[in-house]
Parts: sequence; structure tokens; C-alpha cells
Amino acid sequence: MKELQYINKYFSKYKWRILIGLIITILSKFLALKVPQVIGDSLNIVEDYQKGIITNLSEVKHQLFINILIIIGVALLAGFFTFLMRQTIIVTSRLIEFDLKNEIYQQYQRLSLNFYKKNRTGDLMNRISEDVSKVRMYVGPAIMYSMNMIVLFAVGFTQMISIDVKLTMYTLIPFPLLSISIFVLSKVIHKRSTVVQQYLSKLTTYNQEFFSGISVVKSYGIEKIIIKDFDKIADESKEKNIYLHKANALFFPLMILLIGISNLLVIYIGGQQYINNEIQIGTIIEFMLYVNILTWPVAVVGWVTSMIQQAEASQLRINEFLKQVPEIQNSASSSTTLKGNVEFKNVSFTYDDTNITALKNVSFSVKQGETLAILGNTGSGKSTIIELISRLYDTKEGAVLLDHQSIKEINLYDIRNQIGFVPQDPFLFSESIEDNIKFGKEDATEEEIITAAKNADVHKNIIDFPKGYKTILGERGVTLSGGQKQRVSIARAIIKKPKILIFDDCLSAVDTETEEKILSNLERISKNITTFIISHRVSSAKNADKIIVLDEGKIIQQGTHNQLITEDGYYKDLYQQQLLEKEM
Ligand SMILES: Nc1ncnc2c1ncn2[C@@H]1O[C@H](COP(=O)(O)OP(=O)(O)OP(=O)(O)O)[C@@H](O)[C@H]1O
Repeated sequence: MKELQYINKYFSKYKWRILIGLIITILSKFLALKVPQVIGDSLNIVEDYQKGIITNLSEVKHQLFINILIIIGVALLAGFFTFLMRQTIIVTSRLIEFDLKNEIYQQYQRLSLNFYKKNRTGDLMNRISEDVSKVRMYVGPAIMYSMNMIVLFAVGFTQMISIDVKLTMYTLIPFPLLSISIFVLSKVIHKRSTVVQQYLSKLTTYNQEFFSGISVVKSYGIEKIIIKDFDKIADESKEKNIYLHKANALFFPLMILLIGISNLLVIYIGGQQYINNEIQIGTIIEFMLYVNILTWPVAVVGWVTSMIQQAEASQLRINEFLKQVPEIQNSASSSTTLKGNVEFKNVSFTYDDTNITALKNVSFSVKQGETLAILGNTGSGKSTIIELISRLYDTKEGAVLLDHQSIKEINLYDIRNQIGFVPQDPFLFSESIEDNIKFGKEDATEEEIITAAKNADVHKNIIDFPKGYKTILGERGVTLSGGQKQRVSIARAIIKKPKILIFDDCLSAVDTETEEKILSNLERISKNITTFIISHRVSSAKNADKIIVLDEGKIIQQGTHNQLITEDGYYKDLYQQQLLEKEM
């Protein structure tokens, strides 16, 4: 229960609701146990009349009529209280579930990029949905059933003992047996259902990959192999499901068997006592009714124990994430308006998960409004520079300065708010084009959206769609071509009017003519914006104020286009090769 102590703060938040719930539970169970007593009394009256102990028939009828009214009244009231009990305790468990989900979600937002690279999406989703719902079973049903059990047992047992000690003892013999066997069965069910869950997520992951890579599957014509693999997992999943349901199917028969044994004991022992004139017939019926009322809460002990164990395991997984401290901390509370001066001073950077040193002693500086182009082979460290400017990672060696101040001392949210970033692989949400562009600026006007789209050279494409800017994009923007997606993503970055604009190799998806247009538009609108252009093309870099060339994390060349084409090395070779390609 150590991990579940984390939930105590929510119990204290909702203490009044829970307290009211508990009082209502006690009242409803008191009332529920009144019914067998009145039924027993009624039968005893009839028996007394038959034996001639009571002779006045109208008095018997009157008493029975009163008892029927009491039974109906009590049953209605008990039902109403049971409704209120669910309304208080189960509603509280839903409120706690909501709070816990929000807490986890906020923590997810705080955690750094590295956390997401280390953990699988399925696992993140599972902890916020599956695990939280297991914890809810502890805060709601487990507590409600435990209370039910305690009250029913305390009241019912006292009542039974007060009527007949011997009969009570015999009647309750099967109860511990019932509780233990349900506990064992619940454990088996839990174990088997965990396996079923694993197969379910295996199937989902398999299908998700298959749907995402459908074009590869179709073009390689490997549908039959995919179907065969799917069949294999589905078949295994079916077997595990059947295995689970074999255990599930035992649950109710086991309960009915043990209730049956209890009832037999009541009839047998009670019958003997009746023959010996020790008890009346009504008492036997009253006991049988108690057995039926008490069976469920006793069976529930085993179920609740297993529910609490599962909740404990789930809360452990939730706590693992909640206790994670974001690697990137925002240490500044004051807000800063950036100018856009960027400087790298002897920066070396190693990714701790792969131990790859992506940058080695990198130094450069870019002034406000300047454009820096970064070129280099794949894996040379270009994107890593960008990730350090956005502070997605922190440097351990050297310093990244923004406006001559260490990036670590500037408000993290201000930095990210003032950077417009166009990634290599643009992600568009399944919403309208307009909303995707506005993502960069929530309150953007229609005019601003159109201007941004024009500057990104995508306006003409958008108005060609029947619904124009209102066109809804499919998952990952499938209705747009690669180049169109890139340009919508550029519009999203420039509408922000950021202080630093970053293009991570995003112009490679458009033809050189479009690239030319976008770059000249940029030159016009980005007079005071510091711009970083990562590219494999000289055409994207040639107008930049500065160009740096990276190789295996080191700067091997830097200067302007005119300087670098006269210097032997990577840039000149690339220039000549691309010039040749253009002429061909
Ligand atoms: N998140 C990461 N975790 C671990 N290693 C990484 C990560 N990102 C990049 N790397 C490694 O760091 C090195 C530099 O990668 P980077 O993405 O900066 O190169 P790049 O020049 O942008 O390449 P490309 O032109 O192919 O995009 C590569 O060897 C890469 O494998």
C-alpha cells in the first residue's frame, strides 16, 4: 500500500464527500438487513396462528399488512440510499480519476524531449488511461465494497448471533472458504487478463505500423505476409482469451455452490432445531435471507484484495513518471524579449542514450537579423545545433548564449515562444489548414494567415482546394504533398513573427524555383529576424550572411558564399557538383 499513499491527498481533498458517502452506506445497509427480520417475523406470526397461539385472524391480517408496508418502505429507502451511496463514492472516484489524469498530463507537458525519446508512446498512453482506471477501482468500488462488507457483516452477524449462536456458526462455515477461493480465482484471472492485454496491445501496435506503412506494404506486394503474421498474433490472442474466460466462467458457479452449501446448512441445522422446538420457521427463512445478503460482500473480499494489488502496481508505474524531474528546468521567472543574437562558445554535446558525440568544440556567432546557413553531410550535427538553440537539450560543455546571456538563465517559455521552427519532417494536425497555420499564433487574423501562406508560397495551392483554408487535413496531413506540407509548416513558423527563425532542411522538399521564391520573401520579411537555414543545397545557403560547414560534429569551414567557393573543400565541391546537375 506504500505506492497508493500517494492518493491520500485526494482523499483529503474530497473528505466531506467520502464521509457523507460512508454515512449513507451505513444507513443503506442497516435498512437492507431490516427486510429479512420483518419477513421472518411475518412467517412466525402465521405459524403462531396455525398453532393456535394467536387466535384473532383480523389481528394477524392487520400485522401482516403492516409488515408488508414496512418491507416495501424499507426496500424503497434502502434502494434510494444505495443510489446516493453510488452518487457520492463512485462520483468521488471519478473526480479523483480526473484529477490524477490531469496531474499526469501536466507532468507529461513538463517533461523534456529526451523523456519522450526514451519511453514508448503506448506506454505513456497506458499509464494515463489503463493504470489510472485501475487506481480508480481502488478509490471507488474497492472502498465502497469494503465499507459495504464491514457494515453488512457487523450488523448482520450481530443480528444473527442475537437470534441463534449455533445456527450462525454453522451457516458461516463456508464463508471464509468462499472468500479465499475468490481471492485465488481473482489472482488467476488477473494474471491471465494481463497476458490478454499484452496481446491486445501487440495487435494494436502491429496494425498501427501496418496502416502507417501501407504504401510500403502495397508497393512491395507483401500483403499476404502481413496477413499471415496478423493471423498468428490474432490466433495466439484468441487462445489466451479462451484461457481467461475458462477462469472467469468459474466465478459465479463457485459463488452459487458456496451459497448453496450455506443454505443447506441452514435448512439442515435449522430444521433439526425446529423439530426440537428450539426455533420457529420464520427464523430459518430469516437466516437464509441473511446468507444471500452476506454472500456477495464476503465474495468481494477476495475481489477487493486483488483489485487493491492491481491498483498498487498501477500506482507504482504512475509514480515512476510523476517523480521524474524534467531534465530541462526553467530557472528564470522574469520574462525576456529576445533580440536574436546567438552565440555558441566551444560547445561539445553527447547524447546520453546513444553516447554519440554530435558536436565537438563548436563556436560561432550570429547577430540579430543575420542569416546563418549550416551545411554538412547527414549525421554531421546540424539538427543538434538547432535543438540546443531551442533548449530541447542542455549543453554540458561550452555555452550557448542568447543576447550574450547563458540560455539557461533565460525564461524557457520566452525562448520557445520567440522561436519559429520548421522541422525536417513537418507534422500537421488533423484539422483545417487555417488552424494548422494559426497554431503559431492563436489570435491570428484571416489577413495574417493569408500573408503568411503567401510568403511561404502555398496560398495558391490552398485556394485551389474546394474548401480553401477550411480544408481539413487527414492524419498527418495526407491530403497534401510533401512540399505543400513543408510550406504550410513554414507559414506556421513565420506567422509568429519570431525573433529567431529555424528551417531544418525543410526546403529540400520543394523545387529550386519555389525555394528561390520562399527565400526572397523571407529576405523581405525577416529584416530583424535571425534566421538559421539547414540545408544540403548551396542554393539555400548562398545568400546567407554566414555559412558554416560541419563534418562529424566539427566546423570544417566557415565564411560567406563568395569566400567559400574560392576555398578548396566541401562547399566548393558541393557548389560545383550542384552547378553541374543544374546544367544537365
Ligand atoms: N535524439 C538523439 N539521441 C541520440 N543520438 C542522436 C539523437 N539525435 C541525433 N543523434 C545522433 O547525433 C548525430 C548527429 O545527428 P544530427 O541529427 O544532428 O545530424 P544532422 O546533420 O542533422 O543529420 P541529417 O542531415 O541527416 O538530418 C548522429 O550520429 C545521430 O545519430
